[in-house]
Amino acid sequence: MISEEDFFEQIREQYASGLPFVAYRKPGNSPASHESTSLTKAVLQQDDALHPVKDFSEKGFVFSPFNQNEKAVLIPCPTEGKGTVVLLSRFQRKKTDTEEKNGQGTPSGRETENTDRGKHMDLVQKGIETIRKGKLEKVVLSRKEEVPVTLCEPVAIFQKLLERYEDAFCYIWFHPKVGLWLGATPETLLRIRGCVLYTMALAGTQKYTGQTRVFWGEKEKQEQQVVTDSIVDSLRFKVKSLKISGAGTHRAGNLLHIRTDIQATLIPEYKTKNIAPLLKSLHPTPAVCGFPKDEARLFILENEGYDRSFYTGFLGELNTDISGQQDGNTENRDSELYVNLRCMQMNGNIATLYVGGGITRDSDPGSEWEETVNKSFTMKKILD
Ligand SMILES: C=C(O[C@@H]1C=C(C(=O)O)C=C[C@H]1O)C(=O)O
Repeated sequence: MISEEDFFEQIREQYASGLPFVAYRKPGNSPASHESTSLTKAVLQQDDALHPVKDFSEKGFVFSPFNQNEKAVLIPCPTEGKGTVVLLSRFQRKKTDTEEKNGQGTPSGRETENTDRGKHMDLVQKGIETIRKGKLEKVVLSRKEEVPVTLCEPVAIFQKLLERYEDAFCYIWFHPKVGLWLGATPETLLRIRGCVLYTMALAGTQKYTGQTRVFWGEKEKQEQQVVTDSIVDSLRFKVKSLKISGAGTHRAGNLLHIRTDIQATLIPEYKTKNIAPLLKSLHPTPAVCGFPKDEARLFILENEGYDRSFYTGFLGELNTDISGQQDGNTENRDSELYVNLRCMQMNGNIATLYVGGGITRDSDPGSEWEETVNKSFTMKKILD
């Protein structure tokens, strides 16, 4: 364990040297995490090699795009013999202002373009019509937005994420051959510890206005139920028992979502086997793609009109608890992966933000646009 100052200094130096790294903190208040809120980790690669993931049997930190035909990238962990350095520290929140912590309020001085609004509403309208024709039940449609930034020091932006979003998985990821990404996601894709698998169905969105005891409409409940049903279905034949919680309200910064927790005991074959078949059946869930999955994915690729890249992909510890690597336990195949939401890619002084939402037959294009605007505040607030 090193001091907070040394931790941030070393990742700043790593970035300045143009070498790949990831730094992250798991969510504080999540059933997916067993760690204390403040443990911050970094994995620093010692050369600039690009390690594409071959079959998900690798150990390290994985960064995977939405489109599974594109390659995921690994920052290998030290046991893979690649000379990676792991740093651990504890992050102390400095601000006491509750609004800072809660992530309420709206960022100042940034107006979204009207042309983006029209384009997104047309896309949503097309989605609704396709659903009404019976071709789909749900499709998640998204857009990207470019924002000029004045604070261009990425590690300082990461520190602001840690400060503001205690209950999110906060990260900064860099590879000179891929780019620089940051995010604070509320969504766990999957966590495996031994034979126990945890995942969540997170969908339905409303603005947080100081209350977590809120009313959810039928549209949101139905849209979230599709996610729960599909996840449960994709785990069939891979697990021997399953516990599904009731649906509850989950707070993510300035937003609220409906969340169901799903815990399962894997059948032995899937405990020791490669995680790939589990990932293939879970990702992308209808929370970020739609239902039926193949039709929704096709609709997205044909109609969204831009490349999602790593947005709505996943990231996290693959086949390893990175902090436990020094114990020499090479058999450890535990994983903890998060869906890459509320994220942005930085290129010089331009941040590209990615936001989307689930569309069903009862969606209203204007409200769906508003939802993406609200979601964009998660990142815009830390750029202010
Ligand atoms: C697609 C996003 O979020 C997902 C879609 C949600 C919705 O449709 O209500 C809610 C949470 C996430 O599962 C995003 O944040 O960009």
